[in-house]
Amino acid sequence: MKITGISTVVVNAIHRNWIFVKVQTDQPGLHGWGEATLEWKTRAVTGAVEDLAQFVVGEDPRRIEHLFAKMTKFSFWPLGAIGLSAVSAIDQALWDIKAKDLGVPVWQLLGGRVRDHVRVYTHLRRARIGAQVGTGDISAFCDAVQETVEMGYNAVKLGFVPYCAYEAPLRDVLHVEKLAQAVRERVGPDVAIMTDFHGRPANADTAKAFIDVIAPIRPLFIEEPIQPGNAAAMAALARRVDCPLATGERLFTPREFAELAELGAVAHIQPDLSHCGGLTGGRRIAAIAEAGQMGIAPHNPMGPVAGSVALHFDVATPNFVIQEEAVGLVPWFDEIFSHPMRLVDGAWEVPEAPGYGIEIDEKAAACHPFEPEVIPALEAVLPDGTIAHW
Ligand SMILES: O=C(O)[C@@H](O)[C@H](O)[C@H](O)CO
Ligand SMILES: [Mg+2]
Repeated sequence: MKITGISTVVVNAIHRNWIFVKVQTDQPGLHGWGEATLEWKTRAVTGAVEDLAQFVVGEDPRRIEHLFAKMTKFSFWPLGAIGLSAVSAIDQALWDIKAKDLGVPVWQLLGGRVRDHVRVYTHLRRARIGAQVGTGDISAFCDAVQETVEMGYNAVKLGFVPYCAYEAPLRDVLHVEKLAQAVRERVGPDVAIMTDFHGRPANADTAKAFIDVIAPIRPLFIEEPIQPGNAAAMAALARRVDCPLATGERLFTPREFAELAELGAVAHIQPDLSHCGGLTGGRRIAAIAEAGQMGIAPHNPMGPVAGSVALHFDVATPNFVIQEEAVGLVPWFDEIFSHPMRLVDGAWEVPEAPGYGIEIDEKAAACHPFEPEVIPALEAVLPDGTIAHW
């Protein structure tokens, strides 16, 4: 069996461009899908996929480890977010091909099923985000949370914390405290609440001021309380707060996750299988996490193929905790994407079709071509004009 070509399909999904990667083979009807969605970097990623094609076209797609090594080691330069997203999508497609060829779901190749369903969490709709940054109306915010839960979820991730840097303004801290308490009162104890700081606080002291007022509502985790990449700083913060922390959507290599594990820096890691080397990279990271007593709550770049890949990973990964979900998002979701993802009681069912069991309708996808994305970071400016992390 040989790989005959690699192509990308870019679909503008309103807030982001999905980057799907198709790996074709010389076997009739046998191809694989992966996803490399990396917001605001779309053209760089599709170019990186093109650059990688030379390493894999003509090769046997079933030699996944071998091709992963070619794509990563022949690079010489560290691949970073753009290069590894391209590698990830190709890797994902190789697993799809191999599993389809064998007539089994991908999770069978990963060691088989270790659970009966996959718990997911979702977000509030984009339109509500204004209310999430610490200034909005608390009861409207709680209404939005309740509506989301009533859509069939028992876990939601919310934004509580406004743009900040080296100071947590007391007014904002008190608002966040009220907001968090109101949300918990509204949803009760059975709904898991997570909150994403997006690395807005520039240091542990600023982060701690917000964490301390959220911790009493017992979130499942607080995500990226400070910028990723400084495991020692994260570990120091973890020792000063009474709350599980998480990070990982912007980390890529086993080494970065090993540092978190060695230092006991977070309770859960959140690798994104579309950025951390696909399933081949993700499996290495899962093993490291297990050795460090860390759970895995995979990030999703808000793409449909990425969600399917994550589902298969979650079915077969023992230290999995919860999955970030992205189904729906655009009204024409089901026109371009056929998939086996069924949400029952806030969890995905285990898919049984060969491969990921998904297909992209390329004709329908072509109706939504690339468009430059609106960058929400442009709003991340402190009152005095200082640019902040968003
Ligand atoms: O955890 C999340 O889903 C977020 O951090 C997103 O990755 C970020 O807003 C970019 O869209
Ligand atoms: Mg995040």
